[in-house]
Amino acid sequence: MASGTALIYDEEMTSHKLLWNDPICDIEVPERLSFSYEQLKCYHLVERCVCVPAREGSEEEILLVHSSEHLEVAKSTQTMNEEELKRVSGNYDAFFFHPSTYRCARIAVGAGLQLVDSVMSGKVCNGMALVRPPGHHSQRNAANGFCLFNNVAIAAEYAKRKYGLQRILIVDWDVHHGQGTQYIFEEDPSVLYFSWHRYEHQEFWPSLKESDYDAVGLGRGKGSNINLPWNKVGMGNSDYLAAFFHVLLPVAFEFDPELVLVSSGYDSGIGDPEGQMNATPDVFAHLTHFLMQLANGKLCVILEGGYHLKSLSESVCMTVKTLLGDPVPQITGEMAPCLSAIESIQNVRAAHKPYWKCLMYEDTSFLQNLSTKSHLLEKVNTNPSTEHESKITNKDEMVKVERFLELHMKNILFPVPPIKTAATIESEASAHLLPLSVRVVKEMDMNEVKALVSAFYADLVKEDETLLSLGSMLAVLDKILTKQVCNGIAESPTASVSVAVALRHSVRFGFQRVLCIFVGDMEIIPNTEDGRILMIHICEKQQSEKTNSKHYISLNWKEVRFTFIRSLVYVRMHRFEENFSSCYFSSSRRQSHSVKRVRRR
Ligand SMILES: NCCCNCCCCCC(=O)CS
Ligand SMILES: [Zn+2]
Repeated sequence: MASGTALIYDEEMTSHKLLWNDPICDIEVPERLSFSYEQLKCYHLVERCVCVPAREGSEEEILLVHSSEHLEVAKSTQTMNEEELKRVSGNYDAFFFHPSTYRCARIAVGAGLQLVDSVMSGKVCNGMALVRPPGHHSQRNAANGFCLFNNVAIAAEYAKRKYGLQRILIVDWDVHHGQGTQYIFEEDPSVLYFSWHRYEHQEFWPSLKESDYDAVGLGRGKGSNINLPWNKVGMGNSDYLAAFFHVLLPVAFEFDPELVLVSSGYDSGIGDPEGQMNATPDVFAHLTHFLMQLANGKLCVILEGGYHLKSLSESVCMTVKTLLGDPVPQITGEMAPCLSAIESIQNVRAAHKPYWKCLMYEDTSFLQNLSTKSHLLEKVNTNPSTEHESKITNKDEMVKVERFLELHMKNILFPVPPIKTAATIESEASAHLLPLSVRVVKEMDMNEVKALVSAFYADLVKEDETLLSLGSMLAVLDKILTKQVCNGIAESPTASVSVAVALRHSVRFGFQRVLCIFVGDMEIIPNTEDGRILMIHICEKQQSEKTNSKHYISLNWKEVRFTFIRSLVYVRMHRFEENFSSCYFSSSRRQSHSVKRVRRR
């Protein structure tokens, strides 16, 4: 398994710039690259990467995707004066030429190819290329939306031919639809293209019918083009995570790509004037981390858009930090996706039902009676995340976002409590084996346990033998409930009793929502305490007939895959305002594990 993360950046790409007044294109500035690179240096991330040089993409490589006419027009602009540059630029929708554009665009292409070679040769495991001009809007015969050559499409085509790849996944998390990439691969089943994008029922640029969820690919490529339109602004972390859990990841695991390319635009992040979304930089750590689980970690991230310099650079850093293998930050804030996001997710799942086994049992009956353009939702659904500032319209709004990001990133990078783990151990001797971040706690004193149990848990604890095992669990749980640590692990020979006591103890302590995932057979099914406990029980045989509570879900573990559980957990979870901690119990005897997430008051 290769290791290491490549970083490709060449200052040459900052020479492309707008020479005249154009309010549409003036956000695509050279500082997007230099600011991001500076931030990477500031977080000491550059020095941790394998710095791979960029190179110019050759004409032949550009012709893998573009027509020779397109190449010739681009080449001819190198010697033009401003007036001619302006005239040629006017032939395209939202594009500008500078005398250095052609050269910069060739370097942007070459950077992507260098990244593919570094990953495919095993020199590194993954990497990121900081490039401009971006690429995903450019088409075979046209520049478009700040893009001249389609860097990611050329990288995919190049990888197919040079390495004989049969399955490449392109994930486009830019806030705009990469229609260029869609047109290039929509008939090609070997390239699965996923894009989410601000759409607003075709109101938002590039306002194409074929950007909607029912554009599933053509001919043999049917099922290989996945469009997830966002019909409202203000989409946040929970919407993006739900899109991964319910659309991209199930299909991506089924597709099982040999290489993953990301059209990595950060205009889908908070503060961006184009996207007007609310997702914070840390969400890109999670998105990156999920994609690292595919293709044996072979992941090439290539920059597309992103126009709020602070938001862009923090998101770039979160991406690179995760590529390097750093742990992902705790997810905070709104947990449930908004209604509009759920509708888009359901629509695209229904549209792709015929092509993917993981969607085979999708219930599409809702489509009959729900207009696919649900203006009904416009009235009732005020996306909760649009309540606070998502309308970044002018300068002071931008500064407000800067301020917000300063504080937010500090919490992300230095969380309270620090990610500390509590554990009880059999013998002091093994204490030194534990990593420093693990806090060893003494078992709760037996008299204290007896008093606690006789007062509140007598109905759960039958034999005295169980009392012994409760001591370690209660000691760990106490550290979590009192916010001294973030999570903990305890061993118990009677997992289901320990879990039942732990759940009731947490609720008694004042927690309103506790999630419990119990793997293995459970002697007693704890009651779900009038809805304050959500129990997901993964077991050999269905036990749901024992309790009809909607807060108890039993799954046969033979059919369940992790992504399904994760998505189920997200769907069923209510709003969690603050961080929540997790506590793992494992029974040495039966290896039945139960994971309990405890929400703070
Ligand atoms: N009323 C007309 C508005 C046109 N807006 C064009 C915006 C192009 C954005 C391209 C981009 O960000 C690449 S990632
Ligand atoms: Zn974009």
